[in-house]
Amino acid sequence: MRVEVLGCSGGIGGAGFLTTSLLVDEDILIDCGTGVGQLSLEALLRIEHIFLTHAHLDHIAMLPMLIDTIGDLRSRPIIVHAGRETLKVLREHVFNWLVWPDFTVIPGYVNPMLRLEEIRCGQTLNLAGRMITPIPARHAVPATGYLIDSGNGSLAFSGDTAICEEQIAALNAIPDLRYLIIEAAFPESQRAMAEVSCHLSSGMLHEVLRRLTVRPEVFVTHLKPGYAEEIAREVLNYPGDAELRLLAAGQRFELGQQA
Ligand SMILES: Nc1ncnc2c1ncn2[C@@H]1O[C@@H]2COP(=O)(O)O[C@H]2[C@H]1O
Repeated sequence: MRVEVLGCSGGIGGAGFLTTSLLVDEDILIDCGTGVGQLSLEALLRIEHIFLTHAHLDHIAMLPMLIDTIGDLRSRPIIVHAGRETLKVLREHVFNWLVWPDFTVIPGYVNPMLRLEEIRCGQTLNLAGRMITPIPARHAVPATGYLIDSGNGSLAFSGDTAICEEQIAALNAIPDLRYLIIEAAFPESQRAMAEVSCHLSSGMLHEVLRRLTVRPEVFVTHLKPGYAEEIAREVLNYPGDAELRLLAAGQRFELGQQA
């Protein structure tokens, strides 16, 4: 089982700044930000499942165009898995015939191009041995992170989150957690913005790490482009015993195969 980073920036600003998406093997996406636009048509055609952390645009931007591009070239629906509130936003504000056609009823109700399926925190979906579980997060809109587990190695993704007691508890309950991708959207100079928009500042990320009793390799994501250097300087200066690295598009994580 492999996880590849397609995009991990907190915004845009040139080729290196692609927004959030992780590709699991060849057929599963976690979030659908602008990083998905890098995939070839052939690669897009292999996508079967998309798990969303929340409905903010930087995490769903490519979803409408992905469905339109490949929907009629496939024989079965692409399945989007997300929390109830996120699916409601998609139905009411994206696939509403105004912003985009409602592909959940195209070409018809029986075998549409897009299916929306609710998934709840703690509920594991086992896709041929690839286990995907939403974990709690606290953001400006309803949101989750995800745990991705092969049975032989696991990766947790915080999603967009402020300090979230339930997420810290969930991470501490995964004793063999190998990798943690966690956000730090703002530097300390923008702590007030981090608080109002429910993100982590670099100092808040350090606080979360200090409270972890597990010891995964830590990769920092979702840096806002205008502050990327400031955030990087601060997060990498972590005084604790975890080793932090910045996440980069193109990076791959191997999680092994199901035992
Ligand atoms: N009051 C606000 N609440 C939430 N987000 C805000 C606010 N003001 C500005 N923003 C920005 O809007 C962005 C929406 O996406 P993000 O959550 O990644 O980051 C958010 C902030 O950068």
